[in-house]
Amino acid sequence: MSWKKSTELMDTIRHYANFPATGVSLRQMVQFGERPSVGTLFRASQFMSEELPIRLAHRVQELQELPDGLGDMPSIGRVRDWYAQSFEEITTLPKPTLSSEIRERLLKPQNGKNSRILSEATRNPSVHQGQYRSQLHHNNDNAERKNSLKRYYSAGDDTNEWPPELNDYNTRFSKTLEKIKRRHDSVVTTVAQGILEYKRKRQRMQIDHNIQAFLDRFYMSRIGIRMLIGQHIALTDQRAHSDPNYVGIICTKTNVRDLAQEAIENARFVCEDHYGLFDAPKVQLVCNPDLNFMYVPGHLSHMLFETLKNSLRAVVETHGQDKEDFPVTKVVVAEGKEDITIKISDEGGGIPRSAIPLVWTYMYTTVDQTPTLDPDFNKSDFKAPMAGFGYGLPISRLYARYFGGDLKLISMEGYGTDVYLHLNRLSSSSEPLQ
Ligand SMILES: Nc1ncnc2c1ncn2[C@@H]1O[C@H](COP(=O)(O)OP(=O)(O)OP(=O)(O)O)[C@@H](O)[C@H]1O
Repeated sequence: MSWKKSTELMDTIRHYANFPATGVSLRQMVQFGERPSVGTLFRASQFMSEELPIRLAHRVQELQELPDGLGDMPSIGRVRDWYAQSFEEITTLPKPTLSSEIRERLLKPQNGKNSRILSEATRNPSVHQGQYRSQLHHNNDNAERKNSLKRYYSAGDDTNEWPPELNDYNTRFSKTLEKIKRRHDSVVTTVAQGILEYKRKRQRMQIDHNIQAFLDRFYMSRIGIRMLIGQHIALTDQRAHSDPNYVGIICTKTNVRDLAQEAIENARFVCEDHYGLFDAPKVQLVCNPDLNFMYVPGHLSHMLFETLKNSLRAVVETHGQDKEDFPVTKVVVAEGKEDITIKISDEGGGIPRSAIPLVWTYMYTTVDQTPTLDPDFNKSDFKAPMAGFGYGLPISRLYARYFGGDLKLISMEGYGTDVYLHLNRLSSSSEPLQ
């Protein structure tokens, strides 16, 4: 365990954990990322090389201070090591030596016609203040941090007359991020494994409120870190710029109907496969074909697929696998000024009212046997074939809230369930880290 050896590293981590994370909005990410120059990417790398260690440091500290011996579980230790190692890799990456002229140019946003003013990030409407913030004490040094965010975005120049050291550094930085992203691929499964170890050791049936709140914060933070990293890698990789509707991994014209249709097909396919059905229960989609908005298609696909899978499973299990004609699940997409709302209504028998709070807890599932968690299985994402880990709903709700949306569930026991997926289309709300 390398991080244990180095008290120096732990001191640096403790120092970084004193600073609060700086939340970024979807719109800010897009404003920044349109046609980035070498200089712009370099500024972004600088922002990231401060911001990511802060976010990683919070996680290391929190993983160290977990209640009730949870932090002693071997899988939790592994995850903590990954976070510490990634922290170290970013903070020790050598920076180029730059002339004072270049340093000044980098600091000063250009005031010419190309300069862009960054829109303000608004408060995330889906969370109350501090809900996902790390519980650690922050010192109050926020002003300088805010400025570094401004520098990140006040990139006005689109000239490419920068010294080659900048480009070299950008490439090295992006490569480091790629490695880190890969290292953290199996964090969700490994933490889940840690929770199982804890439940077994402590003979707990459910996790308590503190651990639930920790997992919410932890996974929310992970979504944010991976969003920033994914966006930065995609922007650095010039080959990724071929589709004009994409800025990094954000699609400015995400077509809701196409994505919903694809999620329906995937969920039905998985359902047929799992239950050995010739034809999965049908899903009817009502959606304006021209409805486009700015979003991360990967996030939306994930949320739709998870909720549809739940509905199809409930329908098959309530009506029996031998049934010829299942009731149709309806997906209705409504277009408001503030939100796009997607309602998924099934006739899968609903959920008893007493179990509703449980569906939002991690590891709650009505699948009898939780599949064994092999950390090497399906590293890139946490997708169980049909169901079984009890992560689908809570993680989907975090994705929705991350960009100012929400996920709600209303059930009529004995009939069916309605899931409302609200997607905020104003795109101005900050990541829920404040
Ligand atoms: N549409 C629905 N109808 C009835 N029950 C549902 C519905 N959606 C969710 N549930 C209940 O909530 C539980 C938790 O759902 P969740 O999606 O979080 O996990 P899961 O589907 O069991 O496992 P996975 O992690 O693979 O998604 C399910 O096991 C099921 O009992």
